[in-house]
Amino acid sequence: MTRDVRIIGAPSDYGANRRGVDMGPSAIRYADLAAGIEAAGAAVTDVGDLAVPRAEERDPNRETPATGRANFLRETREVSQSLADAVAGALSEGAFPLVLGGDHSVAIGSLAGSSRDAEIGAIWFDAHGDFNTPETSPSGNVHGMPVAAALGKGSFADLEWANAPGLREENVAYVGLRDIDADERCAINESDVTAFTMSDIDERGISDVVEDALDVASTGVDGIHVSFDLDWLDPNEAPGVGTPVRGGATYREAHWALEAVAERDAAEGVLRSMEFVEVNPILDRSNQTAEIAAELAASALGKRTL
Ligand SMILES: NC(=[NH2+])NCCC[C@H](N)C(=O)O
Ligand SMILES: [Mn+2]
Ligand SMILES: [Mn+2]
Repeated sequence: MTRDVRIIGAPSDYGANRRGVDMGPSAIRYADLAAGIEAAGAAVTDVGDLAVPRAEERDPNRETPATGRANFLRETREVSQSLADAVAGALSEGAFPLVLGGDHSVAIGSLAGSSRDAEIGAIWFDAHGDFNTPETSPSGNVHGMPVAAALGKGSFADLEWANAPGLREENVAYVGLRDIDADERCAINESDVTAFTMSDIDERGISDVVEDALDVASTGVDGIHVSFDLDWLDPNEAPGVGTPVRGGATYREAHWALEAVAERDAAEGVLRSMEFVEVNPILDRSNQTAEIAAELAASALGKRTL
């Protein structure tokens, strides 16, 4: 059966403090995303970009949670709710949601939508844990919080719109972490998520680590969400991101990882939704980071060399 991929742009930069990531969806489309997906044997419909609210005033502390700090929370809620509806809507119509960010706060909406009527797991390709809460975040930037938001950690427990109803900690697997804040580290270690760092990849190789992550994410669920932050890659290969961290995955490791996702999906039909986030064309060189995102999306959806 041909997969019907629905591209949903979520051009929000409210979760990051680097403007420009709102242009990510255009840059990834411009990098021949649709043609790559068709080459993978899928059909493509592009529904364009979601409307993103205008910030009424640049006062980042409005609508603060009861404790702690989360910048632009009202705007983030609006984007998250409309993205969750778009993702759930695609799934209910038999389409595969492919979300283009935007900063990583858009994952709050993707996860809520993907798990609205299903149990899901999540694989998180990222340099960062994105496990801060408004209470632990050193920056207040919500793109450092989407996993905690989805799991209802800290004061996110009171924000129903931010929670992913069908996602359990046991089915969250990180791949390639290398930059974690102090309180975030404690929270990850105390939780039931599974975290593979860059050191795990160095030691065991990308292939074993991704197979383990796929096992964790797919055990006992209806499907998995792949969340891909382009800063997982080394900044030499993917410079167009707001929070680059040295020592990331190589281009080949990234393709290998997403080809492994495609293979598992071909065997077990596990892939349910996916997103590529944090592409910032202003910080990029000749759209290189957006091109990698487009290529990786095609790999995950089954594009093969031979
Ligand atoms: N999706 C991202 N790029 N997240 C970066 C998060 C950086 C830092 N840990 C913070 O919470 O502010
Ligand atoms: Mn990151
Ligand atoms: Mn991230």
